[in-house]
Amino acid sequence: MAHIFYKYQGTGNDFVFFDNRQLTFSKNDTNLIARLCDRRFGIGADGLILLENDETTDFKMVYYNADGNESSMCGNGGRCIVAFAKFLKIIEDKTTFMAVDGLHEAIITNETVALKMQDVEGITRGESYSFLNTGSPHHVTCVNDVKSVNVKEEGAKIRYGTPYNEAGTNVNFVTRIKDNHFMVRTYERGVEDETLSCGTGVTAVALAMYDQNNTNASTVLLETQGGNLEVSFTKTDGKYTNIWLKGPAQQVFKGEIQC
Ligand SMILES: N[C@H](CCC[C@H](N)C(=O)O)C(=O)O
Repeated sequence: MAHIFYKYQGTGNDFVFFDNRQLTFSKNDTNLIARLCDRRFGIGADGLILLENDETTDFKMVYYNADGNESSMCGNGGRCIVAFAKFLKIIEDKTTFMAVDGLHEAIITNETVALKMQDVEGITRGESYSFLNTGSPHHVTCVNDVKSVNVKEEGAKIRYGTPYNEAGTNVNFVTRIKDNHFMVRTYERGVEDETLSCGTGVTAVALAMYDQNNTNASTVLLETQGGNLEVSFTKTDGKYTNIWLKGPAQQVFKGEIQC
């Protein structure tokens, strides 16, 4: 059976998209999803995202990492699915949709998408790191020069090491440029490599930097290999709310595959 696939990228984090409102995609076929994400034998992407109908919101997002396994929330993928939904004429410029971590609001203006993230409470502070969940788990550690880090090697050591082990975490390396501007590189669980940006990752970095008093700003620029993202938030009684992840999302390809 021929399926039409699309590719979107959000600051270099790239995804295969499929309009699964008719539920024709083999969702349990891990090997198929991994192959579609394979950069030699398939389309190639950091993940695959299904858009499905939802009873109470505009649509539902189902996210799979490049390893073919369904995973936790994808912030850049969440921004891209809003652009996809607008392309499919499901929405105009505002939306509310359901994802694995709950309800998300979003606003799209031209090719810029602002995505509201779930509230965050409870940042774990370690000796040289912070750990928090922004829809996906993130280990955040500051380094002098993020450009000189071997992200794949150093990231894998942390991702598979204690206390994360097989379940793992995403790993973010951060260098402060100025009060409201940080450079971030991320090792992504389930891709098991560096990605050019990570939406839940830069969100975690912005909150962790504020929590560690590395910034006084509540609107922060996160510079990644794939481009710039903006995270804004409100801290009230120890809880981070009104968290918005904002940046570009573009369709790069449409194609047909027999599968
Ligand atoms: N690899 C992540 C999910 C995707 C996160 C990332 N692509 C983003 O933009 O948030 C995990 O398994 O926890």
